[in-house]
Amino acid sequence: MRTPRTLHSGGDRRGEVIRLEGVRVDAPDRTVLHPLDLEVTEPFTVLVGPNGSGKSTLLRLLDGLVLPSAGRVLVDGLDPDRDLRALRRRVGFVFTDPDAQLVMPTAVEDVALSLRRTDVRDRDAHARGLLAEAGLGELADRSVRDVSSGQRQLLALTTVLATRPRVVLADEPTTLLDLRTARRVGDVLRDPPGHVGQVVVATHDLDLAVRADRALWIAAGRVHADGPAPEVVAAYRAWA
Ligand SMILES: Nc1ncnc2c1ncn2[C@@H]1O[C@H](COP(=O)(O)OP(=O)(O)OP(=O)(O)O)[C@@H](O)[C@H]1O
Repeated sequence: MRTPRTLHSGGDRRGEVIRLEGVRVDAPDRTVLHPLDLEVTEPFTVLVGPNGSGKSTLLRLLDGLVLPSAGRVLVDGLDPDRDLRALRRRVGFVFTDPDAQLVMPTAVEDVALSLRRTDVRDRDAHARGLLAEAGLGELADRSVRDVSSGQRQLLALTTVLATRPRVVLADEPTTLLDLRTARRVGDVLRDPPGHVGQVVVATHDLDLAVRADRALWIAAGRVHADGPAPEVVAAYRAWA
């Protein structure tokens, strides 16, 4: 399994699709993802499947966190292997553990930090507005360590959306969330801000998965089923 070594800009090429061409991912001892050709154009796609099937690996390929051992990945026209810096400006990744991306002392500072590459002038005021929209206004000046895990997860999602990504990738974004908060996170992923063209989520939360346009059922490093989310999720539920 390779990890990215260099960062350089790939200019301003632009596409509207996620494409995998003959992509394979090898770990030292085995193949984690078998050769895969895939094109994703739907606004909301989910990856479902058993533990260890390769969902996170597939998701991480789309952000250059994992590079293919063979084949090519294109996200919004950019190849993570060559255009990583440009890709990272277009793609936001929500990690399972919100603490991986919440680094500032307070919630509002975390969101303001995400705004540093935007043309927003009053980052503090704008960050407070985004927090209020996310229903987190009261947390603005609190330490992120003092809020619940569900609020942290919503906050992490808010910080990612604040960077105005075209593509949002989320790995188990509803883990540890109560039903109500999970639904709120699902609402945002289902109906994100207008600048987001595509959302791809790896999840075991089938209530979330069924809300997607398309689902890929990943099993042992291969796409076992691919189609409209309600059908694929129903088949996966019946199998599981
Ligand atoms: N860097 C790595 N080196 C070796 N093996 C790895 C590496 N990353 C992932 N794997 C293995 O690849 C397989 C797929 O892992 P992956 O995390 O993609 O699965 P997943 O479907 O997301 O699982 P889960 O639902 O448990 O999160 C697992 O068996 C995992 O142990």
